[in-house]
Amino acid sequence: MSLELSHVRKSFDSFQALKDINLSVGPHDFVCLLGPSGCGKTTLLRIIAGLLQADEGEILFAGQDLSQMPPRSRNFGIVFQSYSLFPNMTVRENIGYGLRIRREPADRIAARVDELLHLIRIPDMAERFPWQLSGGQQQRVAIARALAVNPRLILLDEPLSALDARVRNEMRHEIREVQRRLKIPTIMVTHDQEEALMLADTIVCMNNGVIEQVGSPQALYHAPKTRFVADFIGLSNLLPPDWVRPHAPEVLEANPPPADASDWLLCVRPEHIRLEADADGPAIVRSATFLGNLCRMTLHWGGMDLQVEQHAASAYHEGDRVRPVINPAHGCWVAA
Ligand SMILES: Nc1ncnc2c1ncn2[C@@H]1O[C@H](COP(=O)(O)OP(=O)(O)OP(=O)(O)O)[C@@H](O)[C@H]1O
Repeated sequence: MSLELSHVRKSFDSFQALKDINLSVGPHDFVCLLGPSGCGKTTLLRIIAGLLQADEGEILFAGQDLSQMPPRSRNFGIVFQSYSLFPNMTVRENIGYGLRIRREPADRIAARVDELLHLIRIPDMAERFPWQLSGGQQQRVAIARALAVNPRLILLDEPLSALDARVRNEMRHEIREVQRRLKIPTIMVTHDQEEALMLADTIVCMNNGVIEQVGSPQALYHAPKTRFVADFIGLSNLLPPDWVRPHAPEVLEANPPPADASDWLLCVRPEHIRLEADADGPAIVRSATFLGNLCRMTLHWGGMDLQVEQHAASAYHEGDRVRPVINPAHGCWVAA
């Protein structure tokens, strides 16, 4: 079952939070809505959930128009940033809640809850209350509660942002594994690019109420189409053609800019610049940061500061003169 959004718009008074959103989510897709704070991610998720009404546009799920369908009839599972568990109910009661209000028989509810407790790896905690659980465990319960009713679509609004880095990382793997196993289409809001790169089949990169680019994590990293995407996902060096021409002519030759060069910048990732030791080299290492296996250096070259990453073993030090070589195979042009 797939979700199709066309020409969705939403304003709050005179502020346009979503400008013209077109998006399709395939039947097994894990989609991340990624973008900075205020770009409209949560607004879009709430419209899909039915918690907020779009001003214009069409939303179809499995070919059916959702505009007049109340949230409960949509049968979507929703997990918010704050765990929002019912504090006076045990884990078992929380997970079974949706099934109880649908008047499922008690033995079916018990069996389904047990199954989900195993799926989310907290089989022994059924009789605890939310306050007796860690943040990560509470969020597992919230996910199980959303899954209990066999949702047709899962909507996750920054579900991991309240957790510490270690638990967050562990839960990313688990969410991905559960989604792969259940094959339920999933849309997750995040402002964390690492999370989106790790989890998503498709990243929807948003900025100021518009979708800048939709694509696989690899496509967004290796072939960003706009300056915003190149900047927001990973580190990038954005080089004007007038700078590239004298400093790296071979790159221009291999990869000429599209028609009107003045509107474009060459995006070069830090790992695609190699440094050679050269006392007469045109660049100087301004700073070097040790990152374990990698060393990240800031290079001053031709009046610009560039980010370069190399294996720590072949790194240089602050003050070293070097000759940088941009790999001509890897640059891509982005709209300035
Ligand atoms: N009910 C509302 N009334 C007025 N403005 C709103 C309302 N809800 C959201 N906005 C505005 O719409 C814009 C988009 O908000 P939204 O919550 O969708 O952003 P977001 O991308 O999810 O950001 P964050 O990552 O901070 O949650 C923001 O500028 C916000 O201030």
